[in-house]
Amino acid sequence: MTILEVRDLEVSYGALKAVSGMTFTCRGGEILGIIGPNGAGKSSTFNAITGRVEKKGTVTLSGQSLDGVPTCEMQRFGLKRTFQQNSFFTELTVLRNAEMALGRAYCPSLPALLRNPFSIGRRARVRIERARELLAEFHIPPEYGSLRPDEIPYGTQRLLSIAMSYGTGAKVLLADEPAAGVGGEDMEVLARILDKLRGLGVAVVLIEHHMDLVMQVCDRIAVIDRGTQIAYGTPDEIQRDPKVRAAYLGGEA
Ligand SMILES: Nc1ncnc2c1ncn2[C@@H]1O[C@H](COP(=O)(O)OP(=O)(O)OP(=O)(O)O)[C@@H](O)[C@H]1O
Repeated sequence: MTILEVRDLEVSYGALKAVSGMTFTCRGGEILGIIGPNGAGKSSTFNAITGRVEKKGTVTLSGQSLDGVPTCEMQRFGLKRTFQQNSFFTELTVLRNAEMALGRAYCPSLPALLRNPFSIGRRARVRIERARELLAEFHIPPEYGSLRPDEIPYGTQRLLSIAMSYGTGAKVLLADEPAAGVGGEDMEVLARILDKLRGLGVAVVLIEHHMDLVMQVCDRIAVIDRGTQIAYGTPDEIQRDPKVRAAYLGGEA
C-alpha cells in the first residue's frame, strides 16, 4: 500500500529552481532510493517533504495531505528523518540518548502519576529497558551504552542516528546519506538494518551516494539531475538507463 506520495514537487531558492517535477511514491515495506550528483536537489526534496522549505506540489501520507503540518509535528504522523550530520545530546550517554528518542512514550501522564506516584520508578525501568532494546535492534553494542556518542566509532554513530530518528517507530523514514563515512562491516550492518525496517513495513526513502548499497537494498530508484527527475525504476532499469549513465559519467544521453 502506498504510504508516501509526492507529486510535482518544486522547490526554489530565489531565482534558482532546485527541484522541479519530482513525482514518486513509496509503499510500506519498500525502500525507494533517490540518487543524483552533488547539488542535484536530493536534500531539498526531503526538506520540502518535511516542510523545512517552501514548496509547490503535493505530499500525502497515507492519503492525508501534509500541507500546513509544522515540521515538528511530522513525527506525530509517523514521518521521521535522519540528517547528513549526526545530531545527538552530546553530554548524555548513548543509552540516555536512546531514552530521549523514545520521547514521552514511557513517561507517566500527570493524572497517572498523581494516582500512583510509585509507578514513576517502574516506568523509568521500563523506559531504560526499551532504550536498551532500541540500541540492540540497531546493532549498537551494549557496552557503548555508558559512553558519550563522540566516544563510539563513527560508523556506530550513524547507526545511533537512525535508531534515534526511528525511536518508537515510523511509517516513513527519510534517510539522508546514512552511509556517509561508513565502511566495511558497518556498511553490511547498515544494509541489514535497512532491510529490517523494510521487513517491519516502514516506507524507507534513501538518499545515498554509495551506489553499491543503493543497488543492493532499493526496490525502486528515482534519479534526479539538476533538479529534474530523469529516471524512475528498478535498480536494473536505472543501471541500463542512458540518461542516468550520462548524468553520472558525462557525455550524451
Ligand atoms: N538554503 C539554500 N539556499 C539557496 N540555495 C540552496 C539552499 N539549499 C540548497 N541550495 C541549492 O539548491 C541546489 C540543490 O541542493 P541540495 O542540497 O538539495 O542538493 P543535493 O542533491 O542534496 O546535494 P548533495 O548530494 O551535495 O547533498 C544546489 O544548487 C544548492 O546549492
